[in-house]
Amino acid sequence: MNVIVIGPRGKMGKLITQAAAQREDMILVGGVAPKGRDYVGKDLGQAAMLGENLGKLVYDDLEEIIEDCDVIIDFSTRETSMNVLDAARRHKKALVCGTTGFSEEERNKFVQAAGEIPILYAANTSRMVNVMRKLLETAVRLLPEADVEILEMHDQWKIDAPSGTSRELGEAMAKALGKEWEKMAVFGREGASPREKGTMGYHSLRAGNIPSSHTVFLGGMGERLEITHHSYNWECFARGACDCAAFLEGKPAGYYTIEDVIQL
Ligand SMILES: NC(=O)C1=CN([C@@H]2O[C@H](COP(=O)(O)OP(=O)(O)OC[C@H]3O[C@@H](n4cnc5c(N)ncnc54)[C@H](O)[C@@H]3O)[C@@H](O)[C@H]2O)C=CC1
Ligand SMILES: O=C(O)C1=N[C@H](C(=O)O)C[C@H](O)C1
Repeated sequence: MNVIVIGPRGKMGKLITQAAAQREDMILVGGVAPKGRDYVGKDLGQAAMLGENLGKLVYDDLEEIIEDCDVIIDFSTRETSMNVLDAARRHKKALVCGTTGFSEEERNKFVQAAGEIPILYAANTSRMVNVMRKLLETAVRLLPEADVEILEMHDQWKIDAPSGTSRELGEAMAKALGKEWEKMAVFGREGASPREKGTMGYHSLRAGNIPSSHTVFLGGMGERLEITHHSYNWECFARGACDCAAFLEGKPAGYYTIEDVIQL
């Protein structure tokens, strides 16, 4: 597959470029960076700090290379991702988006565009996190009375909270309980006492360079169950992003998720 990486100097963009360059089923056709970056026009391998040339360039306008690709992999920012989505739709290109922090309206735009192009959206592309989601669905079904609290930790630079993963995990648990996530979710509990039964508390911690940690606490009387995932770096997400892109090869228009890729 011919692949374009958006934001090849980003934490995820660098690792996605590296992972794609190592795969035999992928050919990188270029990267796309914001205007004004000193690595625009330079080799993609140097921009992604791989220490080698890949023989492909970094552009500052997706329009310049979009026709050369089969799939775009985009882990960037809300604003950029909405523009990438528009371009993918206009040029009928497959899109993997892992950006988080979208509004409801923005999320709906992905669903609408999926009527015309193959789109895979995943707030977390790690296989283990997806196993965690399955474990949580089972756990809440077996423990419907447990108090659910979600704690997520990320690096000091993350711009959205709570994490996209914690939202997806919460949505999956609510669905398993036959409830509406919107009616359960409570963001922070400061000043709220006592705890309202049937709610799902969200807590975000930002410190240092923590890549990603999610713990779901299921509180009972005299005991609690904790299910946790820690990533030590962002490589697991980059590998998963490439697997998502490979999954889209030859797929018809539609809205796909990581559950279609990692069938558990
Ligand atoms: N789905 C998943 O498994 C994961 C999702 N993420 C999400 O991916 C997103 C990016 O995360 P990081 O890589 O940590 O952020 P980052 O800040 O390191 O990288 C963002 C990249 O987007 C680029 N960018 C911004 N505007 C652009 C434009 N107009 N054109 C081209 N590129 C542009 C920046 O130059 C930068 O390289 C976040 O929303 C994060 O939550 C992060 C890790 C895993
Ligand atoms: O910004 C990150 O780093 C991550 N973002 C995603 C999220 O918001 O859930 C996935 C992972 O936690 C890393």
